[in-house]
Amino acid sequence: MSARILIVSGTGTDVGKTIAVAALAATARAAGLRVGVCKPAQTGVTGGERGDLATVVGLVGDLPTREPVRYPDPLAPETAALRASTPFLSMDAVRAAVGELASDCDLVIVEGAGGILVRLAPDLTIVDVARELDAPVVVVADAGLGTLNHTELTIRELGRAAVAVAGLVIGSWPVEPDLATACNRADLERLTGVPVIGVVPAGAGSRTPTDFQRSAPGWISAIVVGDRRRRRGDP
Ligand SMILES: Nc1ncnc2c1ncn2[C@@H]1O[C@H](COP(=O)(O)OP(=O)(O)OP(=O)(O)O)[C@@H](O)[C@H]1O
Ligand SMILES: C[C@H](N)[C@H](N)CCCCCC(=O)O
Ligand SMILES: [Mg+2]
Repeated sequence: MSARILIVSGTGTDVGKTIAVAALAATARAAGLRVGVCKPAQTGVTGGERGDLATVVGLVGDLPTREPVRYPDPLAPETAALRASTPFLSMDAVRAAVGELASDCDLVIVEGAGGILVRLAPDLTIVDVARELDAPVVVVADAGLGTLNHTELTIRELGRAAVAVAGLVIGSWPVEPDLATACNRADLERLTGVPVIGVVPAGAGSRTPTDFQRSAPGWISAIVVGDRRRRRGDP
């Protein structure tokens, strides 16, 4: 597998992971990279309903995707699987899905469910997936009051698990930041020692695809998606 793999997790659910995945994918595509996206376990949708991958494709345009399992209840995947009496996600299924995408892509982005310790299956978290795939984690964080604690806990646990962190992305930056939000921009980096490599503006998910794709490279550092041209120091 020669593709680069990026795991996108976060400090919890509803912090803007899916919109951050779309912004990362759009940034990578703007740099000329072929991108695939995997959502190993999608919960809260049934049959033909739109999951996170549909949101990403809606913003970024058609790209290869894989979703090994989905469960109807809007819960952690392990609990949702138990309630649906359907099989749990396995690491083999994640590896196969990512491998399929990697065969045709330069970058494969994998979105977890909720925060880093949420059970994708009884013995499987996104931390295990990152370790198994030897891939760094982008941590999406909330902008406002409370994020310092959640983000430090997340970064500490990733460090304890010896998983590399690619950077922090602030999932939804308000038009008018309050005092806590304004202070958090610098404090997140100072307290975690991890750079903020992306700041996604609030409302980004509601933009037109054209606007989203044009704007995303301004929100995300090109380095994190592996923009080879910029890595070589080209303008
Ligand atoms: N920057 C943003 N602009 C517009 N809407 C946003 C933004 N960030 C998040 N949202 C909205 O907030 C909600 C939660 O975001 P999102 O679905 O990305 O959460 P998540 O972190 O991916 O959670 P999950 O664990 O369910 O995957 C969604 O309704 C999404 O549309
Ligand atoms: C349904 C939701 N949108 C997510 N996909 C699942 C979030 C699980 C969070 C579990 C928890 O941390 O308490
Ligand atoms: Mg999501």
